[in-house]
Amino acid sequence: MPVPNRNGLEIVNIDVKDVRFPTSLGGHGSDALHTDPNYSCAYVTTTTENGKQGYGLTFTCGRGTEIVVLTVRSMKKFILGRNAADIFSDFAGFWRSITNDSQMRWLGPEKGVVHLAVAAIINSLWDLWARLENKPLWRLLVDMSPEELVSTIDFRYITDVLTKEEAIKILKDKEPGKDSRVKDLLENGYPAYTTQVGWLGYSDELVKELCEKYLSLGFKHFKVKVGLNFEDDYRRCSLVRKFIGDDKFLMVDANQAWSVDEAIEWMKKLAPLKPMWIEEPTSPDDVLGHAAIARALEPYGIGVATGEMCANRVMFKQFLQSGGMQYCQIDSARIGGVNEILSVYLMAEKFKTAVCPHAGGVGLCEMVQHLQLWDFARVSASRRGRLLEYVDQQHEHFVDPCRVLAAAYVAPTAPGYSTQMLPETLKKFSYPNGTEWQRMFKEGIFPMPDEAELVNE
Ligand SMILES: C[C@H](O)[C@@H](O)[C@@H](O)[C@H](O)C(=O)O
Ligand SMILES: [Mg+2]
Repeated sequence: MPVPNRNGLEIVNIDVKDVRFPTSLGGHGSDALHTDPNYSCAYVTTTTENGKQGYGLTFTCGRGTEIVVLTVRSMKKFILGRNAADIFSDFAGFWRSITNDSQMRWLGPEKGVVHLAVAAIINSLWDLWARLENKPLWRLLVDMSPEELVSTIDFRYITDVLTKEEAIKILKDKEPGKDSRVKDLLENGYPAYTTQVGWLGYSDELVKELCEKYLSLGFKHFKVKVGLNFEDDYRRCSLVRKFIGDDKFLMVDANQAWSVDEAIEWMKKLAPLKPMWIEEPTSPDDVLGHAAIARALEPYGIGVATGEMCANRVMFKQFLQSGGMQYCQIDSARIGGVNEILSVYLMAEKFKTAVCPHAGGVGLCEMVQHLQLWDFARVSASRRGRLLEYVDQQHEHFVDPCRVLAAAYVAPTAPGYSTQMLPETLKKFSYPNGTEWQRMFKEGIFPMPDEAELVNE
């Protein structure tokens, strides 16, 4: 096990910040149900006795970030005083302990705000581990033996579909060719699609402009938001289809706007525009509803994509078992961080379902690239039908921002999980005391939050 020496690795501090960006001002990130998101995160810094640090985050849409921050604070007691090396040598056990505290689990279990807080903490620990090993996270994962890798996963609730032994076998079967796939990733990166052209709050003019921009950057896959008004959707999707031509790919995303029947009817009417997938057509919890939509749309060549709000590995298991997802969209900041996500990739491989991660938000592109590179090197060994979402926002706030060239993510090489934010960003955008927020309150651009929201340390 590549576990670092224990010396100096006692965890002495966990800091958590509420960081928000005023993206709602430009309609960036808007969709049918999240009409005014301010892209935000709960940002965790874990510090060891010898001064090493790991950074992690979970993505939120503005209001409510303070609740995630409070939840991280109330979980500190499970981690402070523990030695990071001990955590890494029994990572599954540690993960179980923070997701199953006998009192806090009543708030979930393994879903909602408690699981978002777990994701932020767990992501900071993986970043710390990768930094201690002096490797980007994807290389740390790739270099682990199958046994080491599965030792980080809690298999409870999924053994009916995937046992530890099966997971080891999947990883062992893909060992041949691993080195050449790593070389391939370093040379060619990983293909991306763009969501930037089609936020719901964008005018037709802006959509056209952005189609031109992303076509010229080499993109072949374009995602457009739908779900509020059919005539508007048809017009906007036709516009995009006309611009990109029939040889490129269109995806549509309803962000949970419809009931099951409505989703089927709406999508049948959009079918002439040849969308490749419909994303989040209905409630993210409706496994059988998604399966019904998938069956109804299969004859039209439209698959169902979902996962960005899938609560945990158990829900993913059922989506995969039921045929409710043809594109599995893990989210790096939602289910309980890297450990749980690894189990979803392994289940998806068993069901031969393509993982096309959700990204964008704050830091999601930075994180998810590591997971998808590991998948190519060690799990699916294929890029067929797989794409990484790319949203060109908030990257400038990271020390090691993701890089996309010719519509492909460039494999990160700096140690860690690419999660560290710039000190300048924290000064400006910490909520509500950051200098930019103070300016916006003063200028009346946003109202001052009330006392209850003032949770930054
Ligand atoms: C509120 C957010 O921008 C969502 O609209 C976004 O994550 C979206 O669903 C996506 O697939 O990128
Ligand atoms: Mg989406």
